[in-house]
Amino acid sequence: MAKKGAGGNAPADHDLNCLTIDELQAHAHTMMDKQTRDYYNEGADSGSTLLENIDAYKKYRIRPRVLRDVSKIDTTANLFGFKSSMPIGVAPTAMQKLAHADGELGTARACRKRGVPMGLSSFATTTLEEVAEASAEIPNVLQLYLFENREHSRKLIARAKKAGYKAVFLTVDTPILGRRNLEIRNQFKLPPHFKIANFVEEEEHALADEKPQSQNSANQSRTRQPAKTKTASTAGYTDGEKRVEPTGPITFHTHAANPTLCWEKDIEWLKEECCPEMEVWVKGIATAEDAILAVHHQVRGIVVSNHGGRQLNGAMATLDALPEVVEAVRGQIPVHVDGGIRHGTDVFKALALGADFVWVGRPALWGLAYKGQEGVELMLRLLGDEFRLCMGLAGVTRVEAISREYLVKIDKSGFVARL
Ligand SMILES: Cc1cc2nc3c(=O)[nH]c(=O)nc-3n(C[C@H](O)[C@H](O)[C@H](O)COP(=O)(O)O)c2cc1C
Ligand SMILES: CC(C)CC(=O)C(=O)O
Repeated sequence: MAKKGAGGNAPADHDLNCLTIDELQAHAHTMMDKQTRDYYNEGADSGSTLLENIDAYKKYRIRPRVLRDVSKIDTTANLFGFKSSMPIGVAPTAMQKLAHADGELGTARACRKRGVPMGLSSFATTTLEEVAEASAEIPNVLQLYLFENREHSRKLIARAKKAGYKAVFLTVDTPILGRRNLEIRNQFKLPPHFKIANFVEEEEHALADEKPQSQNSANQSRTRQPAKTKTASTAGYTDGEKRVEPTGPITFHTHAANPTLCWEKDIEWLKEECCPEMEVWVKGIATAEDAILAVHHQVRGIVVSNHGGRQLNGAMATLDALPEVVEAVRGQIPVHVDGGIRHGTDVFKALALGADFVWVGRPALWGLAYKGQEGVELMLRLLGDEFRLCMGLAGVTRVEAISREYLVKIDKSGFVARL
C-alpha cells in the first residue's frame, strides 16, 4: 500500500514502468488500435481547447507554507453524503470496452478499491445495473444524454433509481456534436461485437420494426423510416440539412446530440422524473450567466466542463472558466470541474480556485488501455499520491483549507500576481 503521510519515496508496490500520468498515456498509446486512440484522444477541430485545458494549469504556481505539522493529511472530500478518499472522481466516458475487455466494470471496481466515485456514460458498453453492482457502497452517478424521445430517457432514469444511483449529470454541452476530424476520417463506429448496453432493448425493437419494411416494399412509404446507421462522417456534421427527430437504433451519432435541450422544458421535467431519489446536476457549464441559471433552476450541482475540448473548439479552458462560475454560484451549490487534469498539483490548483471536486476523463481510459482495472487503480493512485504530497509540501492538511491564498498567477511576461 502507498505510504500514508506527506508522501515520501516510492512505495513498494509502485509500477516502476509507470510513475506519472504522462507515462501512462505513452503506454496506452501502444496498446490501443488507431480508431480507439484517435477517438479517445482527439479534441474538436484543431484541438486547441483540449491543449489549453492542460496548459491553463501551468499559468498558476503554488505558494507553499512551512512549519505547519503535516504529519497527518486528510485528503477526503464529501459528496452525495459519501466520504470520497480524495476529491477526484472518474468522469463519464463512452464505450470503455474499446480500451480493454474490463470496460466500465474495470473502472467501477478500480473506483471502489480506491474509494472514489465514477460517472457512468449513457453510452457505456456495460449496463448501469452491472456497474451499480460492481460499485457496491460507492455512490453512482449516471451521465445523461437527454434524448428528444423522452420515453427512452424516462426508462433509463427509472432503471438508475432502482439501481441506487445517487445523481444524474445531465450533459448540456452537446446540443450538436462537435466536429472531430479524426473520427470522421476513420469513419468511427462501434465494432458490432460491442453494444451500447443500456439501450439493447431499444435497438432490438428498432431492428424488429425495420424488418417488415424490407420484407414488404409496398409498405415502405407508409411505415416509419428508421435512421440509417450513421458514422461520424454522416451524423451531426452536415450543415443546412433539415433535421428530423432521430428514430431507429440508439447510437451516439444519431441520439447523443439534442438541439432542443433547454432550461425550462428539460430541467424542470428531469427534476420531476428524478426526484426525490436522485440529484440532478448539469455538466458542461462554462460561464457565470449559466451558473446563475443553474442555481435559479435549483439543480443540485454544476460541473464546469467543455467535454474535454471535444465540443466547441476555441472555448475557454475549464480552469479559466472556473473562477467566474465559483463567484456567480456564491457557495449555494457545489461546483466541480473537469478537463486537462494530469497531475495531483492540478487537483490542488483547481480546488484553490474554488472547485469542490474534480473529475478526470482520458487518464482513466489510458489506465484501462494499459492494464484494465489495475491500470485505472494505478492512475487513481498516482493522482492521489501526487495530491497528498502537494498538500503536505504546500502546508495544508485538510481539503477544505485549500484556498486562493495558495496560488499566484503568472502571465506570459513572467509577471507574478497574487489572487
Ligand atoms: C473518449 C471520451 C468519451 C466521452 N464520453 C462522454 C460521455 O459519454 N458523456 C459525457 O458527458 N462526457 C463524455 N466525455 C467527456 C468527459 O466526461 C470529460 O468531460 C472530459 O473527458 C474531461 O477532460 P479530460 O479527458 O481532459 O479529463 C468523454 C470524453 C472522452 C475523452
Ligand atoms: C456518446 C458520445 C457523444 C460520447 C461523447 O461524449 C464523446 O465522444 O465525447
